[in-house]
Amino acid sequence: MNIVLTIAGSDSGGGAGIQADLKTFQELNVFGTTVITALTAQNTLGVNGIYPATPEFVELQLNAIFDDFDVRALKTGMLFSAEIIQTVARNLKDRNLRIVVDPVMIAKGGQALLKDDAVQALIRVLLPIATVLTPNIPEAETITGMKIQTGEEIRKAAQKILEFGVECVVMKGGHLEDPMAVDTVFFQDGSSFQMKSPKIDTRHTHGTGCTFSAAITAYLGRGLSIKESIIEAKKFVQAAIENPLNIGHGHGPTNHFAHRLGAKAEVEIIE
Ligand SMILES: Nc1ncnc2c1ncn2[C@@H]1O[C@H](COP(=O)(O)OP(=O)(O)OP(=O)(O)O)[C@@H](O)[C@H]1O
Ligand SMILES: Cc1ncc(COP(=O)(O)O)c(N)n1
Repeated sequence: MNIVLTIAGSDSGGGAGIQADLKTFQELNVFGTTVITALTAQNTLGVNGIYPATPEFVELQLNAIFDDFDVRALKTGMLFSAEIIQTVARNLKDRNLRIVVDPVMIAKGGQALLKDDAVQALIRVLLPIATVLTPNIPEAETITGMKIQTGEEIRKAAQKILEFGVECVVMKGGHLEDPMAVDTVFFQDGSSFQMKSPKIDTRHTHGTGCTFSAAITAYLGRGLSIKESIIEAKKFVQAAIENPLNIGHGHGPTNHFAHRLGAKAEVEIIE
């Protein structure tokens, strides 16, 4: 059995964070383990409170996992503070792992899930060990300090992110004014490709980023290449968005079962 790990925050509402990651892992036939960085009191309407773990307890959880399991791939989600980021990075270094970093900063309802002073730590210690980074446009703007609106600006920002040391960056285009959800993927060797799918007009997008990065992790854990993992993950999240569950009164969760029930999402790949 392929074992994967998510290092992220708990979402009591079940649609994002650790809960979305475990559901995705289960659907994609990998064994999921967890390191919880923070509890959130959260539902589809918003985040009512955050209770972070101490960096020491984050380390204790990491040790519990690595002392016993042969983890192949992992993802990070909500990391909350510079201290937790440093603890995580220190414990991941020099291990033979494929690391997906979802640079979670702000919840859909607008609440901060990462402290402002933690961005520099993310850039300095986590990006150099990341296999895949999955920023949306606002996150990419915060990481690079650049304004991103056009395709050329996406390419320039991605170049700057690659210079921080990540192997591959997926610039998620959900925030751009475009009838399609277009993500552009850039690699260290200069190659790139685009993934295009219809943008679904729905408010049920809670946890899309978590689900996408968890699916990349699951496929990497199963031994697929980085490129294959990203493409298959895009299909998984598209199917999950296209078949919404009517849960909650705000930004509802995506449908992790859609894949199991045979939903097929068409994603156009442009080399
Ligand atoms: N409404 C949508 N329809 C189809 N795909 C979407 C939609 N919203 C997001 N996606 C896709 O879901 C994946 C995860 O994106 P994610 O939601 O993290 O990014 P985003 O939309 O740019 O930002 P945000 O996290 O604020 O929604 C990406 O592949 C993105 O293109
Ligand atoms: C614990 C936790 N982690 C991450 C998110 C981001 O969710 P989204 O994927 O919708 O941006 C969240 N709302 N809560």
